Amino acid sequence: MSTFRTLDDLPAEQRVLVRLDLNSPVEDGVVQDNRRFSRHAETVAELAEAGHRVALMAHQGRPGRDTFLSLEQHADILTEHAGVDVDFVADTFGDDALAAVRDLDAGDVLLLENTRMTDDELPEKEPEEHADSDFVETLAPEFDAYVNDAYSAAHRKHASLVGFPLRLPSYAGRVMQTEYEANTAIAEREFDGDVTMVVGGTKATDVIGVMEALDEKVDRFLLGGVAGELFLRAAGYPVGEDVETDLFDGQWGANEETIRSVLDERRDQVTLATDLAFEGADGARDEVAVGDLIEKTQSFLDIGSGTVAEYVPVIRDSEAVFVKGALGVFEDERFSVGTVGVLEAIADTDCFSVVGGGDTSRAITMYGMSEDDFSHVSIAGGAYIRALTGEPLPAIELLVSSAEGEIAD
Ligand SMILES: Nc1ncnc2c1ncn2[C@@H]1O[C@H](COP(=O)(O)OP(=O)(O)O)[C@@H](O)[C@H]1O
Ligand SMILES: O=C(OP(=O)(O)O)[C@H](O)COP(=O)(O)O
Repeated sequence: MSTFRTLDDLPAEQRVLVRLDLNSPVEDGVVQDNRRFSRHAETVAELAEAGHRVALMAHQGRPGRDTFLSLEQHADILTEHAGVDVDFVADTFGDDALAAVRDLDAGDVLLLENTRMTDDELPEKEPEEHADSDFVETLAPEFDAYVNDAYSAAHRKHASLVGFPLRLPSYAGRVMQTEYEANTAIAEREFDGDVTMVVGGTKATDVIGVMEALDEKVDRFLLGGVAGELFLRAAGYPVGEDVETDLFDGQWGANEETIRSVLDERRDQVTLATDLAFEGADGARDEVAVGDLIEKTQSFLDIGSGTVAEYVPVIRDSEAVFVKGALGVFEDERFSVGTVGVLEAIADTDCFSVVGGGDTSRAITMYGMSEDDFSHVSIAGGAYIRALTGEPLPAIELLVSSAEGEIAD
């Protein structure tokens, strides 16, 4: 396995520049607390308690969107989680930022303004070009080391992620380290027993990518969600109706041929739902066996309880289970049966387990499960998919190069 340096390798009393991913949901201008804060708080607290001088970089939203905000609120939320004061300066690398950085004492923590507020950050460029930007050239000399903890942004080639490793000795933070180890386990690790992958969610291309990339590592794919219905359609069942949604026909039109061939080539490895749930006339959950469906007239919002009963023993007999995507609209309790049933089955076993994929991990908190019952709950969306499908994560490649002494030290 490729390796990078971690906080265990960081010399004492450093001036450290740390990249976090605090990109969060925003409601009416208010940043919503979420796992990214509690996870990164551990890295921040460890660095502060070790007596380093800590400056943090992070981003929020994209320019032009409602979620594109200052990081002032993030500093307060992070302070609550880290148990150390996180000061904030509304500047990325100008005079105010430099003055605040130079003012840091041992154990102090400072959050710089949203990296995406400097024009140097966002263009997807090669690390060498980013390393020559004013942003990187101005900030780097103020520090002894760079720590990248932003695993969930590691697929982006932005200045704060790929520019600094060319200028400073670089280390992985605790979030980067644990996410990397867990999410690459399926590709890197030999499991003695069966490996099961639960795939669902709304994005057909993610599911196709995962099934194509991992069919030699995974013994059984259990399908659900929108993606599961598209595979059921390929198997000849009249499902995947867009009622007030745009999830099915568009994705079917764009991916029909691939879905059919992925299913044909892996028919023995793939388990499809045998029943599905929908909203009945009285508003209550109702279920139907897919074999009883005659025409495509209604939308389904969850796998059925018969399917859950088939999936649970497969999970129980597995050595490792990976989850990508929800099996139904779990945000509505009536349609949480599939996602919660599968997650509870995983929590009840001793198998190695990783749960990830955009929203899916939210179901764990929403339905009172404990994160401790899973080996790893990922806070990454796009980066998790790339790790599963073996696509490169440029920011991690640079941490490895830095550790191998190929670049700045
Ligand atoms: N049958 C379905 N119809 C509509 N939405 C669904 C269905 N099944 C799952 N979902 C939605 O998929 C979302 C979960 O997607 P997620 O796990 O983040 O994967 P993805 O990244 O593919 O969206 C949930 O918010 C859930 O409501
Ligand atoms: O939240 C993020 O990615 P994710 O939505 O794939 O989890 C990262 O912060 C990357 O953000 P971006 O997709 O605006 O570059």
